[in-house]
Amino acid sequence: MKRENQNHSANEQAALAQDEARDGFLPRAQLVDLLGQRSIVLIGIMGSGKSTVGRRLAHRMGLKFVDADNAIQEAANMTIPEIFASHGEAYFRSGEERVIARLLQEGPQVLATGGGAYMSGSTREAIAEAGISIWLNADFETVMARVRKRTSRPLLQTPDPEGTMRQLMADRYPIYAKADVEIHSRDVPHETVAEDIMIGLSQYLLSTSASNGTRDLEVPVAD
Ligand SMILES: Nc1ncnc2c1ncn2[C@@H]1O[C@H](COP(=O)(O)OP(=O)(O)O)[C@@H](O)[C@H]1O
Ligand SMILES: O=C(O)C1=C[C@@H](OP(=O)(O)O)[C@@H](O)[C@H](O)C1
Ligand SMILES: [Mg+2]
Repeated sequence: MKRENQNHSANEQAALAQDEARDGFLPRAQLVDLLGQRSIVLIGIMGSGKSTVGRRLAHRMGLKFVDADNAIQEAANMTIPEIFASHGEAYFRSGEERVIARLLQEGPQVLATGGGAYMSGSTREAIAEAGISIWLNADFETVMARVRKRTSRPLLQTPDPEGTMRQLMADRYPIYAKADVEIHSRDVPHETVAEDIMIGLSQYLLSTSASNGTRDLEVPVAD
């Protein structure tokens, strides 16, 4: 018995495209087509590059870019340090959940979240429904070097920012690991990390669209 129908060749095509995507990434138009209305949602620890790499990724893909932290600041008409100082972290988190749920209705786009956003179960569900989650996985030394001098991240304004960062990483990395795609954020140009994301996204989109498209269609035919 052999399997030979229209779908079989679609399967083969998907496999071929998947091989190509292993070395590079799909043409922009095909990536955007497979993405549909979904958002590319960047998650990861402070300093992993969500905001700056996200902006470049959006530019490369011809998509709009939205930073959830900026949207929260606009909605509150306050900076993030001001929100933490006058209302506390719990207030910030509930605003963050609402703003991200709203922004997710506006895909396709690249959406950079703040480092704590993915810790919320309801935000993870909303992202899974309307987006593809990309974890920018960065190591301790890399992110510390990037965030050390900045005062814009209230969670790191502690007597021991390094210890705080280590604890946040220990708490959060097992949750970040639930993301659809994991990309190593390292000290290479932002553009290179944006390309790595396009490679990871290509592989993810091909593997998920191949399995979705073939499940019901592949029928064995007799010789
Ligand atoms: N690949 C990279 N190479 C060098 N510096 C980077 C890279 N990615 C991010 N940075 C720098 O690290 C800092 C934090 O990046 P940002 O995008 O704001 O991170 P996040 O939004 O994840 O907190 C910025 O100064 C940014 O330019
Ligand atoms: O990790 C966190 O909990 C936070 C990360 C920040 O965003 P970035 O990850 O973009 O720095 C910002 O949302 C806020 O300061 C809280
Ligand atoms: Mg950011």
